[in-house]
Amino acid sequence: MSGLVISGFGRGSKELGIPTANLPVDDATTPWISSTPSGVYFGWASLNLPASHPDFVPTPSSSSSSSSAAAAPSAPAPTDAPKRGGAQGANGFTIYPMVMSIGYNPFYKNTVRSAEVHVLHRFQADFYGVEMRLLVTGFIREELDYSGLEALIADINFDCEVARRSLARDGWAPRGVDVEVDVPGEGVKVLTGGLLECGWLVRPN
Ligand SMILES: Cc1cc2nc3c(=O)[nH]c(=O)nc-3n(C[C@H](O)[C@H](O)[C@H](O)COP(=O)(O)O)c2cc1C
Ligand SMILES: Nc1ncnc2c1ncn2[C@@H]1O[C@H](COP(=O)(O)OP(=O)(O)O)[C@@H](O)[C@H]1O
Repeated sequence: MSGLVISGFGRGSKELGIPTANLPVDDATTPWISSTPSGVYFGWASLNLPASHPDFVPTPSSSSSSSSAAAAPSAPAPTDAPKRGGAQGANGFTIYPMVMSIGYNPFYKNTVRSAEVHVLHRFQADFYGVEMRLLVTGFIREELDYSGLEALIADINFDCEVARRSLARDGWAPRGVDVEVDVPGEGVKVLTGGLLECGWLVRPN
């Protein structure tokens, strides 16, 4: 899935510590989405942040000519790489672990389907309008209704743990590009032995 990040319902999820970047749910560009079960998923997100964004990571000149970081040999992380979450990609894209919800958010009783991504990285600024690509690798659970906001937040935080633990496993970690994941109980790990083909996340436009 890919698209430009749009505004959501402005429920202040940022204040709750769980901002979610929304992508347009459009049957023309994502025909699979109408038949995809609603629920919580995890995977990888890549962002094409502008150079003016404080989290922008310059692509090292050694890999700027590569059409696929997943096919390129691992390069050492540049010294100005983010301390956690982000990973050097290519062609302007940086790869992050993510957890997302697809559906109607039963707690809020939405009438339109949304696709919302919580990127597992602490950003210093918003990134509305930025191109985001997703590689959705696994399903965590169905969407639930809750008796209170705190229970929803607790479950989302647990989803984040599930995502971090799962994405740190070789079968789900990107091949050929080092990525950082803050694994619960283990701290920030640089994953180097990934097996997952992720070239799509950094393919030039
Ligand atoms: C990992 C994750 C799991 C979620 N699970 C649920 C859920 O089970 N039920 C629900 O109603 N909303 C769920 N949501 C959606 C939140 O309610 C949503 O992010 C919130 O409504 C803020 O929306 P907004 O950013 O569009 O304002 C989930 C969101 C994320 C990122
Ligand atoms: N870690 C993050 N994951 C997702 N979005 C983030 C993150 N950090 C900052 N943002 C920004 O916050 C926005 C979402 O904030 P939110 O309060 O959920 O508002 P909205 O209702 O407009 O989606 C995203 O579009 C993005 O620009």
